[in-house]
Amino acid sequence: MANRREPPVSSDRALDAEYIEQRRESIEHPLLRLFVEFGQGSRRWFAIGVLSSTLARFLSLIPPVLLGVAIDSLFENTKAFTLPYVPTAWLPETTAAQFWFAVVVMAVAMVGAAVLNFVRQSTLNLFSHRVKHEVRTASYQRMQRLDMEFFNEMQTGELMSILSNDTNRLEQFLDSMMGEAIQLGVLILGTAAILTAINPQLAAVTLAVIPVAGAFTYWFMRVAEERYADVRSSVGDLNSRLENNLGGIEVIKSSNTEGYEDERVREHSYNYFRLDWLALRLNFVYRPGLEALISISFVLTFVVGGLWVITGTAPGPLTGTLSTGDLVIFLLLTQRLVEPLSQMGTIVDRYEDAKASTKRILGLMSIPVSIENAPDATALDTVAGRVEYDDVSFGYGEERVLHDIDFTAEPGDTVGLVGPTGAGKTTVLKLLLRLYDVDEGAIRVDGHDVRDLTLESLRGAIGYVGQENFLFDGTVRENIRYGKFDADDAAVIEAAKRAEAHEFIANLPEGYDTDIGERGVKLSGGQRQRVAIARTILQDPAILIFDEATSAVDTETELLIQRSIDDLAADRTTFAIAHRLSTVRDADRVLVLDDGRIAERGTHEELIGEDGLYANLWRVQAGEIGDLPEEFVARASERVAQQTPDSAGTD
Ligand SMILES: Nc1ncnc2c1ncn2[C@@H]1O[C@H](COP(=O)(O)OP(=O)(O)OP(=O)(O)O)[C@@H](O)[C@H]1O
Repeated sequence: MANRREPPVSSDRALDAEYIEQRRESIEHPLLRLFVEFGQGSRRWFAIGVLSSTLARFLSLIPPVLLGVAIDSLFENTKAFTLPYVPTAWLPETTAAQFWFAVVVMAVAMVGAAVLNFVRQSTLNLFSHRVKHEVRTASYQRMQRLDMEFFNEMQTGELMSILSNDTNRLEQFLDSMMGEAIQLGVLILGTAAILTAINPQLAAVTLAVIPVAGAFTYWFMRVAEERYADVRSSVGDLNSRLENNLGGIEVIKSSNTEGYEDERVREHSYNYFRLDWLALRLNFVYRPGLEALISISFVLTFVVGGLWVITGTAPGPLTGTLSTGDLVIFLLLTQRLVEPLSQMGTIVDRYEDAKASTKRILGLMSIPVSIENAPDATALDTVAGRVEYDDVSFGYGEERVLHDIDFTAEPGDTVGLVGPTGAGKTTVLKLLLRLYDVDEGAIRVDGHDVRDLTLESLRGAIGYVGQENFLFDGTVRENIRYGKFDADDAAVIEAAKRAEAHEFIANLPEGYDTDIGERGVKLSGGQRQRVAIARTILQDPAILIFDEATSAVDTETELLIQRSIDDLAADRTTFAIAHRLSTVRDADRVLVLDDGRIAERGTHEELIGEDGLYANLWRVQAGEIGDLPEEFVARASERVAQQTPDSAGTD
């Protein structure tokens, strides 16, 4: 399943919401593709299910036919004992034998249908659950490998809705409704064949309604398809809203915005309700309409057939004779169409639902990945840690964020990246991790372009500690071991000690086995940070990135963390992004970024000597605000003004 990845497509096209929608809409024959791509391993279950479904329906048609035949040939004795499509030579000759033959065949047909229905249900359920499992794991696998650009664009709630609700909807269709659909098809064809064999003229009257029902259903499907697609999107929107709000519950409470959020959720929920109602309303017309059509067919058959039997002559243009038994078969079989045909609404409903869901799933899976292993990618074995930026330029969208970034870090060097907010520091290092690809220039690790390396070996060589590190729900031990699952307990404790985390972990109620809650909420910011550092220490990467790793903690914790960072950085290539310039004071080199360019470079002392941007930033932090040049203050307020719309925007 992992190989079901499309070839890389050059990302000239921005991965925005419109593009994602287009991918979804371009999916043709979604359910067929679902079968071909995900049903392969379970084909035999599907085949058994279809076969038993067909046979069960076929068997269920036998008792009404036998009843009609028995009325005419055994009870009324007006006709010979014959069955449609069965050679007379196969049937018994005496009345008693014919009677017992009818009894036994009826009983066998009924029991047989029950057994086959059991087989049908279990096999189709097995098939649908397997497909659901395959689809869910494959779509997750695929989604996880999509470019960061995609995750910037898509809301988590929307993705959750695809991975969870949409796959569940498939199952609903595949296990019950698909079986029903097959049975309905067999029922209509079987009934039509039997009725036509008994009396083709009356059959024409009874079955005249089928094409009308077909046209009606076609109309319903066309209109319903659009409406269901809208319903699915609105569920995604609602989920995204809820997901966002639950994630930001602290902000909502502290900003007193419960009322505002109530209103926003109400709006999304109302939109979902409205679209769902629109789709449902269609059902209110369709289902009773279909039932009315079948009732008309039943009444018409009863009127025409009844008059035919009572008067003994064919009404209107019809010719020939009709026996009571034949009329009973007609009425029983027509009556039997009512229930399954009224199910047609639900079948089409679920079918449209499943189609919309499959489009969303396959649409997600068809999004091209541009950041993946090149066909001839090489793996970095032993990493010295030489990192070279060769005239790198990059933009997230149209607009350039980095221009001509050019520097080299020798193995073991510590490089500090400083500069005003939004200058591009984090972006520089995201490119090293190949979360995005450069637009121009190249980044090389030990002389290899990062695009020629396997992603596993590149990212395995780099340890990243950010400002807010994500911890998984689980124990402290599991979180430290994350990514190096074979590390033994002694190694975990050693890493925690080096990260200055052992002491606080030992004081937790259950030590290393303490559950830290979702996202590590049961730990303080500084504790989370130290667990993340311990995790990086355990991974033992040759290259380290600290992205403002100490900015969210108090001074004492900062001291502890800084000590462990210094220890870790001693013999590795290290990049440290810092707002607090004292953190990078001892760096081998400091790069000062301004507006996506390297404005200054050198050691702390050299940069202070230059008396440029760095020296001014240093003065700000030293509290020497009065000594700042006017143009620096003017630039700073300009930059802050530029940042405001971004930072103030919610979503
Ligand atoms: N995912 C993204 N999509 C689009 N634009 C982005 C994205 N991430 C960052 N940017 C933009 O790129 C520019 C550089 O951002 P970056 O995070 O690299 O700056 P920074 O120097 O690390 O800032 P800070 O010190 O505030 O963390 C900013 O203008 C920012 O708005």
